[in-house]
Amino acid sequence: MPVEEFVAGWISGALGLVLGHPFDTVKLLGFFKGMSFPIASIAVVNSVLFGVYSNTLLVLTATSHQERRAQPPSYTHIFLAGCTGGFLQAYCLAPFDLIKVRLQNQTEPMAQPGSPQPQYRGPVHCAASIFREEGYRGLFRGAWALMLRDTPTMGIYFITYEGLCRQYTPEGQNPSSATVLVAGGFAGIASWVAATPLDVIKSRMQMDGLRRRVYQGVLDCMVSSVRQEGLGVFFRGVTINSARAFPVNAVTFLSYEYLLRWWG
Ligand SMILES: CN(C)C(=N)NCCC[C@H](N)C(=O)O
Repeated sequence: MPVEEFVAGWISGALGLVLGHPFDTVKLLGFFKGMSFPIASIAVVNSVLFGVYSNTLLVLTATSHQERRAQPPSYTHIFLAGCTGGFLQAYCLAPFDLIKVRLQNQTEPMAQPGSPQPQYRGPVHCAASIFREEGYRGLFRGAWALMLRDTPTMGIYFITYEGLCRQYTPEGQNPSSATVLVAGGFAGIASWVAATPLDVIKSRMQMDGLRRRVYQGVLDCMVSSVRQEGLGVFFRGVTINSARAFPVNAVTFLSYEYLLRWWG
């Protein structure tokens, strides 16, 4: 199994993350200011996404990434490979994402003299507390919603990227840097627009059970959220997600493409 796509995915995920960090810091109200935890999670998850995507295409089409410009895979294969990458990335992402959401929703400041102790003192303490109080399965709370969010979404992500690259690149040639930046940026936006409804539900499922269980499952969470807040609930955060998605994914795809080109 070729591993360079995993390595390129790791590096490009980390670079995208550095660019998206100001947006994340705004979104997360300062609870998540350090870089080490996001790097550990997003870079690893991106490595799984791109590595599995490329290796699935290799299995489906018997072409390596070097051969794919001359023999482009069909959109069906791209979609299936993207969905496979999305499914497996969601599994790896689940515990990291749960910790992020729990820290993000903590109302007490992390460490201020004189203020009450927050429930979680940081990512490691949060993981240990969830494991102690909710067991191993507790670390995967909301994982189904995450898989439902990421499986089709990552198919859309790679289809958008490839579709735009092909549109603006002469046949058989590599896309230019400008094309990669624009196609990567729009792939990020398309994926986040598609992901936002289930992203909202996933976050609710991850918070559920902290004090008491409210939802019976993903469907119940969807139905009661719409009943209480209307359909608009599915679009919460879509603007900030999209604004962040363009630069993050433009840089992610640009670095991914160039790393693979340099490595031959
Ligand atoms: C859930 N969605 C929409 C995605 N994971 N989309 C792919 C983009 C990943 C990138 N690291 C980012 O954070 O935008």
